[in-house]
Amino acid sequence: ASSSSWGSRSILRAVNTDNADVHDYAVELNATNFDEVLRDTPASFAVVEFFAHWCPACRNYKPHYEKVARLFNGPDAVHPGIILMTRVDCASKINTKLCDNFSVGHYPMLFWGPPSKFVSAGSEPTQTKSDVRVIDDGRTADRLLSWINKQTGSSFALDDQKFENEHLFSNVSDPGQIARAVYDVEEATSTAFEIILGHKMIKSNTRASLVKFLQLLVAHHPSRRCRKGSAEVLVNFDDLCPLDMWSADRQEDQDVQAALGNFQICGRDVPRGYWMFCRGSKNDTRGFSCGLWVLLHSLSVRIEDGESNFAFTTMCDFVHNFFICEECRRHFYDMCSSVSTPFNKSRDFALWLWSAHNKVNERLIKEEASLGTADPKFPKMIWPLRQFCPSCYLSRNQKNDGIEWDQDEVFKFLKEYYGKTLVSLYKDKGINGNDGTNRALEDLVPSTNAIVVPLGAALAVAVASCAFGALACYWRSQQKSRKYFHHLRSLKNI
Ligand SMILES: Cc1cc2nc3c(=O)[nH]c(=O)nc-3n(C[C@H](O)[C@H](O)[C@H](O)COP(=O)(O)OP(=O)(O)OC[C@H]3O[C@@H](n4cnc5c(N)ncnc54)[C@H](O)[C@@H]3O)c2cc1C
Repeated sequence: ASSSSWGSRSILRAVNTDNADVHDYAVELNATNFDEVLRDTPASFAVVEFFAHWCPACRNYKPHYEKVARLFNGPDAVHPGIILMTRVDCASKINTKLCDNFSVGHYPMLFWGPPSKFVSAGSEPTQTKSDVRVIDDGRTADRLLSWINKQTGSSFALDDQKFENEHLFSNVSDPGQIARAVYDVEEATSTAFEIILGHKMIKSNTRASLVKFLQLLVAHHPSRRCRKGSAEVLVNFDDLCPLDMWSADRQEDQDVQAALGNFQICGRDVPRGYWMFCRGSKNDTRGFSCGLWVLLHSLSVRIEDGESNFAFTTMCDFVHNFFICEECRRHFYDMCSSVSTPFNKSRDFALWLWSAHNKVNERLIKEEASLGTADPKFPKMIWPLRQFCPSCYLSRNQKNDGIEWDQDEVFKFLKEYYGKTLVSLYKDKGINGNDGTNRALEDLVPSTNAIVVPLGAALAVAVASCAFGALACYWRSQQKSRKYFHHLRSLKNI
């Protein structure tokens, strides 16, 4: 069910259709996508099964392996994002070297380790990779799962159902959990973009607002692949989103949709179809709106002072134009409209957003209690809890009309929480980094050679200017040199 040209997202979502009754939950990897899928997965551990399609024992083992994979893989996984279950067919020629490097001596043979430790195994033998271990007792689904339970200190069971054991993995009082949210920030970015396209929300009066939001993402999104994707969308914006894009001409409409649909703003692997930090304990609680909050907060702590009012108006307009929850966008816009003095400190803007979020929380605490719609595992609260940040609470305790905050401490906490801690899981995966802009630049160099920056988007970038960091300057200089190059070429042609 895989092809080397697919992204790992489509691979991760692939379901075997050979036999309508049997789902293939395990992800089929080959030498071409092996590193990519294992590098990009949010899972903490991976199991790789090396098998041969002609091997009868492997065929008989497959239902066992699938029973375990059902728990961990795919959008309907019972325990998503913890373990990625994969398989590699060693009888396929393309995989010979890969299987050799793992010294696969029998079929099926199972390996276990952190996904990143499998990466590059295609080019270097695994003996050097001490973190990758052979699973020596996984002959049945039960035995494989108890082996996994031993390694992870978990108590997964084959008959676990979705959300059943949620309490084991979500701990609202552990601030370190936010590290898992970096995947949700990607998911939310990608979902927002899909919603905007799906609902044909790019109109002549909303385009500018989207362009501004993309500028914010290019410069400050915590995920490098979203920064890169946003830059690509931005640079191709005028081609992708012509002013008359939702014209009556159906064919044209479909062409534009198709072109935009191919633009995955955070790369081919996102959205994955599930939430990690923002996963509710029931279907349809949390998810996108939680991811969007985290995205907004994570942007607010990354901007410079000079960008604070731009970020404020950009977020207000974005929510107003593109957040499809009517009540939410209206309330948020009211809060935006009540700001009378422009922000000139990023601290003030981050604190405004924090306080706006708390106002929403305060309203929802009452509303959800009266309607019984709260997610029981994730009650709304005035945030951060004292146990997260004792110093955020002034020692003089609470005033009658609410909590008295030490705003400097709150800002310090927000910076740490949505800044460093949020991206801490990414560190060894090379997706983030404080030098993210430069990394994104490196990635963009090849693509800029292939495209012509349309004037409108170039202007948008130029407007963002160097105040928006190296990336904007880079685009601007690219545009200049491209113009210069075209100018030279046209002179030559004359
Ligand atoms: C802009 C916006 C406006 C919304 N307005 C409404 C509305 O009017 N009515 C409505 O029913 N729903 C509204 N929602 C949805 C609602 O706020 C929640 O997102 C949703 O109910 C899911 O809640 P949650 O438990 O996942 O936590 P969320 O409120 O989504 O919070 C996500 C995470 O952010 C952190 N957090 C919580 N409070 C703060 C804070 N003050 N500062 C920083 N971080 C914090 C916590 O870690 C929390 O888990 C809005 C969402 C957005 C993005």
